[in-house]
Amino acid sequence: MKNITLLGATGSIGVQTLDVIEAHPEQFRLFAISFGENVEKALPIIKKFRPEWIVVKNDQVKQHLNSFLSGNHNIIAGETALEEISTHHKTDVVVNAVMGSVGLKATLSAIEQRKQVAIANKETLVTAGHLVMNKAKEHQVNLLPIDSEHSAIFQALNGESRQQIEKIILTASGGSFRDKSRDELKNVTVEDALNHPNWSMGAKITIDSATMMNKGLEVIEAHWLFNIPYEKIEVIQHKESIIHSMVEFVDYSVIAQLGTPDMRVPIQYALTYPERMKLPQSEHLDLAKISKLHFKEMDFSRFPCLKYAYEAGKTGGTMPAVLNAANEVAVELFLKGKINFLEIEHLVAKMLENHDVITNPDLETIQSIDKETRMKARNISGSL
Ligand SMILES: NC(=O)C1=CN([C@@H]2O[C@H](COP(=O)(O)OP(=O)(O)OC[C@H]3O[C@@H](n4cnc5c(N)ncnc54)[C@H](OP(=O)(O)O)[C@@H]3O)[C@@H](O)[C@H]2O)C=CC1
Ligand SMILES: CC(=O)[C@@H](O)[C@H](O)COP(=O)(O)O
Ligand SMILES: [Mn+2]
Repeated sequence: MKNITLLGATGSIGVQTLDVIEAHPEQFRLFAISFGENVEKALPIIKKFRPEWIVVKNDQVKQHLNSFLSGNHNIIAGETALEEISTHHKTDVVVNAVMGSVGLKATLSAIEQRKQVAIANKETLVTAGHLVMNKAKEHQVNLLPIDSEHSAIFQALNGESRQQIEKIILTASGGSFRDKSRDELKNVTVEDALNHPNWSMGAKITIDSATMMNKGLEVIEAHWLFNIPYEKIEVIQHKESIIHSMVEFVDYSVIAQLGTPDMRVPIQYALTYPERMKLPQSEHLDLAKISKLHFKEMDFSRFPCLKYAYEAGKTGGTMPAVLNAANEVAVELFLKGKINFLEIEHLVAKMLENHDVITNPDLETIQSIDKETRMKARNISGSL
């Protein structure tokens, strides 16, 4: 029986992780959860799974949650509380499914305590991949990927050494606006952008998918997780999201992982690795019914965010942290109707242009650059 600490339990990945836990009561127990503010969504989770610990964003949310709960519940608030449950002696596995770089310190602390870490939260690896991977190496902790593309690569690699890899090929659906020209992007709405063709996900990642920043973040995530140079990471458009990604080996043999677009499959694999288990809710892949799979070369001028991510990744140092923080602010402003869709990429580009990179940054430097970037991005967002 593994005790799971689930960071971001009320989110899209969080809820699907709960499905996996519920499907295997003999294997998994929900030990602790965290969420931001969504008390309404958290209450039925708390009542059903009865986690020992609950972490919320701040004291106000704690008070609000307490007003609905009777009996003894350990409710704590803030970022250090995330670290507390992630390093608790009863925690066996930490699932990091929060949105944004807020999960960074908890991930680092969990690794220090040699917890198994299943990671969906790509912003953590983009912002501080070198710190996370060095810590994982130092404490001999395997980071198990949940992101569908990285789970696919992990499965395709199946222990083969990185010297055998010719390249990694990440697949991209193209997102909500894949059939629109740049001209047609000028007047798109938030509602249109949130309509992903294949996946049902949280708002932020769905917008990232439409700008192609999601794939850019995934390129950086793959670089760190698999220790592969950017020159050996390729992106290809594949509108069906059936092939989740591929690895080409030095003999040009290509191994791909396929499946219906269902995040419960990679979530479960990260929890059961190296074993596999039946997942009652998932469906067979019916290739005869699908009949055709499509592929298209990436157009970097149509999707400049992908170009920015490659450039930021190759530059390294604090540049990926700036990319991520600027993008988090831009997406938040777009979702609130404060900037338009194309201004997301303009804001990111401006922040990257104006940043003097710091090489090999430590945690404090990354956190201060992250904070500064968010502040500057908000300030210039009115004059794009
Ligand atoms: N959804 C998907 O299919 C996939 C997601 N991912 C990655 O997984 C991560 C989660 O994505 P997703 O589940 O879609 O996101 P959601 O927006 O659906 O959920 C985010 C979760 O994080 C919590 N949260 C947000 N802000 C804070 C904060 N400041 N402090 C504490 N908790 C916070 C939310 O709480 P609350 O509800 O209270 O706001 C919620 O539980 C992201 O990094 C994403 O890129 C990767 C691959 C696929
Ligand atoms: C499910 C998942 O892993 C997402 O990151 C998904 O890949 C988004 O799809 P695109 O970014 O390819 O549109
Ligand atoms: Mn993905």
